[in-house]
Amino acid sequence: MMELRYSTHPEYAKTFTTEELRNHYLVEELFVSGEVKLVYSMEDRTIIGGIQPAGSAVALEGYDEIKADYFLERREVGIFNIGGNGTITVDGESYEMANKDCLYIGKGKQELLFASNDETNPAKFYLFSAPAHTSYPTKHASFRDIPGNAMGAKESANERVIRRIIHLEGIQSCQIAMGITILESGSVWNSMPTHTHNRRMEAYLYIDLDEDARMFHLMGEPNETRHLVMKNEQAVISPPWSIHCGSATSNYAFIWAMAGENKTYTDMDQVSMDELR
Ligand SMILES: O=C[C@H](O)[C@@H](O)CC(=O)C(=O)O
Ligand SMILES: [Zn+2]
Repeated sequence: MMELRYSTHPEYAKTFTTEELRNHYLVEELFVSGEVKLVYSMEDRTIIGGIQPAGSAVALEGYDEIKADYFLERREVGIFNIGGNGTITVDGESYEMANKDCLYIGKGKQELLFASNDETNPAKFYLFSAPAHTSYPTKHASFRDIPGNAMGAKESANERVIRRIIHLEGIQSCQIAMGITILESGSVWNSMPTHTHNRRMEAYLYIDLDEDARMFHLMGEPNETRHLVMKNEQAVISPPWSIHCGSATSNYAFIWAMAGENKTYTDMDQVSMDELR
């Protein structure tokens, strides 16, 4: 079973109460022991999901909502493990997934099994899937092998390291661009100055926040901003017309994932500070 989220017009989004805003864009619960949680978004027909295997392996299958015999019949998927060590088996081939490791699986792979290596410290697999037109090879990226790029500065409380993993010059995909950004201790702001990219939707999953820490995620058109108060391991859907940035009560990391018209990371539309309302 998948939860369905429709697209929203920015004029309509202006009228939302806090609760309506949360119902449309916030994904509150993705990681439930032994379960596969999936949210189908009409924004670029992406699927956001969480899999937290318990005692036995959990399968990602074809679902009625996508009228597919198997999940990747017409799709591709990017996966990060945000929990303890785990294993993903793709048509019989196993990939060890340590914390923050990434796996890309292309269109056509049929049997997808997810397991935790230690039930007492379960793996938590975050997945982002988009329609695919051709099949690219399955690729694993170990977090420790991927060099990061420094961004931001201590003075602006946004010192952080970005790792682009599935992208034009990295792991090949049809539509998906995906990576992880980690904020240094004392830095709290992401993606500011902010941007939009009307060619692609984006989803953020915030991680590595303490139980009592909160993320103030900003969204909306640049001149009509709103905020969503988020907790650790929650995701937010950013429609193509929306900014997506924010500040938290401590440092954190987030997994960003995009799909749409193109994969050119740098063609975002920068928003000047004067435009923000
Ligand atoms: O379109 C690109 C995405 O919003 C993110 O990659 C931004 C980000 O990781 C950051 O500013 O730290
Ligand atoms: Zn973006």
